[in-house]
Amino acid sequence: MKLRPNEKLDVKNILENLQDYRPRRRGWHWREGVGEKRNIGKFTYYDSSQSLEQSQPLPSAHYFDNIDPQPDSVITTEIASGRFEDDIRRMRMAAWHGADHLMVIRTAGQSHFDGLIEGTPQGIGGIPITRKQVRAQRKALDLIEDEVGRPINYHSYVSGVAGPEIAVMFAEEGVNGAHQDPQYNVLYRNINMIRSFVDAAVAKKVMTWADMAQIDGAHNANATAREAWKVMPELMVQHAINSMYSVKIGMKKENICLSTVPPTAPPAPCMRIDLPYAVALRELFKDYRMRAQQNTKYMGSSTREATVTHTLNLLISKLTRADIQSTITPDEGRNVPWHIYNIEGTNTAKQALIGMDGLTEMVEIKRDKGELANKVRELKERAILFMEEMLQVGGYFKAVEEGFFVDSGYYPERNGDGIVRKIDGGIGVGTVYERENDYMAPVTAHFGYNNIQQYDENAIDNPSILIQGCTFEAPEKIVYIDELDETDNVNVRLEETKELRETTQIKPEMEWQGDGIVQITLFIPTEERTAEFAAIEIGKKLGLEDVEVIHKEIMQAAEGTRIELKGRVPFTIDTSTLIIPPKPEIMSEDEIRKEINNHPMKIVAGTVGEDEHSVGLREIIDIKHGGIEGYGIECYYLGTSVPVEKLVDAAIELNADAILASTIISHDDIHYKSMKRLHQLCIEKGVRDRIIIACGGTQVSNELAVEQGVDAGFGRGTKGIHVATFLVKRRRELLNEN
Ligand SMILES: Cc1ncc(COP(=O)(O)O)c(/C=N\CC[C@H](N)C(=O)O)c1O
Repeated sequence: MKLRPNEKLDVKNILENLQDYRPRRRGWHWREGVGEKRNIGKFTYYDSSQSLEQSQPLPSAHYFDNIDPQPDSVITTEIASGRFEDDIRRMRMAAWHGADHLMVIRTAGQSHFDGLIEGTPQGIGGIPITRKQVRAQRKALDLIEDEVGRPINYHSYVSGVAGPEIAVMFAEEGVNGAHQDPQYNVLYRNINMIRSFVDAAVAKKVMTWADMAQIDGAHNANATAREAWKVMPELMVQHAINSMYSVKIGMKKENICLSTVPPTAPPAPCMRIDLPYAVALRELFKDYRMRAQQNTKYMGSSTREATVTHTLNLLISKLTRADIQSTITPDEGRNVPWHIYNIEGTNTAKQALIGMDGLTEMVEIKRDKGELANKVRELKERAILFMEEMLQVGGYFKAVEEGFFVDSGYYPERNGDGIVRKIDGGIGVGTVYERENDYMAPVTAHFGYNNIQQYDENAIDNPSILIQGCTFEAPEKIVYIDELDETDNVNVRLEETKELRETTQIKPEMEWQGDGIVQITLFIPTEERTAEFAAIEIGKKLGLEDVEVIHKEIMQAAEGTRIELKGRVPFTIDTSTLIIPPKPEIMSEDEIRKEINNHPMKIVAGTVGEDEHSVGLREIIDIKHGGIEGYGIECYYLGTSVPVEKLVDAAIELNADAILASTIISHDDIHYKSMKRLHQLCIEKGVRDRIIIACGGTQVSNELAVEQGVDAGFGRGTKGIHVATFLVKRRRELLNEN
């Protein structure tokens, strides 16, 4: 099965024969071609990776021959709406925009499950990670990676009470990366520390066999600490503990990714605080990978603010190092992330990193002197002191019992409010047993004591030969369970929304097929509280259901408030009843040149009214932008702020075939008023039937322009060839009419 760019991905198809699906590979994929300079379009890139075969370039790429250069870092987006079947479509969108690491948050509480979930129940705040769901998404990603032309890493979480079981299932199913950090369990999920570390050893051994990339959980302290910049010293200690524990278990350093978040955000002077930490961390852990995680701690409901902070985070990555650039949707501060915002987060990373390509060829950080040097040294010292004190009190478990971690003090300062966990407490306490002398498990990549020799001396390094291969070598031994709940599963959900896949009915959606959610932005000219309730009233009058304000921003306490609303539309649209004007076809350049050569054409052009914008119209005219001069059309450009009367008089005087009017300014619909005036003036002067009027501007729509009486309107993205084609065709029509 192959995806076609103009055809939707068929989720039902993905769900067929899942019991027979096998992963095409195991292990993590780093981007290809990193470190090679490459020419893309008119530019040379220093820090890019191999381009995609098919992709969705940035909106402004059309100014640059539609190139879509890819940064050297892997780019992550987290997708977990609760319905994995809808997330598959979002994964395809994200891959086209440049994400090659798709991370799936687990449903609430899954890390406390002491076993695997099966089937495809709907999740809350994440996806129930089950074998069937993992298979479906990995199978879909096989198709999507073939379509964009780059391997895609699929990722979720192993930490939790069932860590080893999840790790085994991930290894069997070809999952490429996972979070695994026993400290996460202890500090944030209150899972017993002995259980956590023993499980982590087993899970890490399996992940190592599967060549999975591991992300640690240090970043969580950022999110949990009251003042994130205060935990920097202990974060380095947490990274050290998980990294060294992983190395001891056999994980290779290039698969150990430190999950690091720039701890602050504006209005704090964040770059001056975050950069030393990023430098210190990368120096201490130079042999390991850096997974730069966007800072979500201070993310509110302003997607703009989140995006600017994200961009500052990306500058930190650029000035130091990020093997994985992990993005979060900028709306995480207000919604369970939506399709459009996963794509925004992905594009912010791609756009900023590519825009900063080669920056370090010209900009260096002052590493060896001044404030940066002092701060880097200080942070390293504080981290080492933390580690030393930890050893003094008796090691990690003792330090946790004494509340060393996530204390709001800036170590060695202590406020005594750290997270305290007891070695004889927490979930799973007392569930770790010493293995008996004759303990034997005939399985691959099993950590710890395993008395295989009691059965076969030759099987010690390969225990599973005792049973002709375990599920790692003999996947047919996997017990595949399709569904356990006859109502809470993907088939029931797909049945409910099939009208939107099998008919021409369509609904807007933000996270799930058919959710009908739309978002509108309003400015209400009054104070915040009144504005909020007025906006809700407006939403209701517009016929929206479940109207909710998702963002408020004071423009000025009395003058007004920006409101962003979400609501549900209760109807569908039948696309078969839509009247969609055909896209204007364009003639070939030779065809146009030949026509103008045989029938010369003259036009007058100008930016009308009080409008000084000239770039757009010049691009349409000038030969160097592919303008209409290039086809032999004789152009008389009258400049900017040209009175409509002057334009018409010039057209008459020069016996022009056409008037091209640029109408960029759209305040009070002045652009359409100018068009109407042009049309009427030509009628008054008795020349309307022989002069073509074409108007253009970034806010112009052809339909509305024609309503004013002119012959055509050209909006954003118009090129000379579009206008030349129109002029030639319209003149032919006029000649036939007269
Ligand atoms: C080491 C570790 N294990 C498991 C989990 C998640 O485990 P639950 O299923 O208990 O939520 C996390 C969570 N944080 C990562 C989310 C963040 N959005 C990220 O991108 O890193 C974790 O750090």
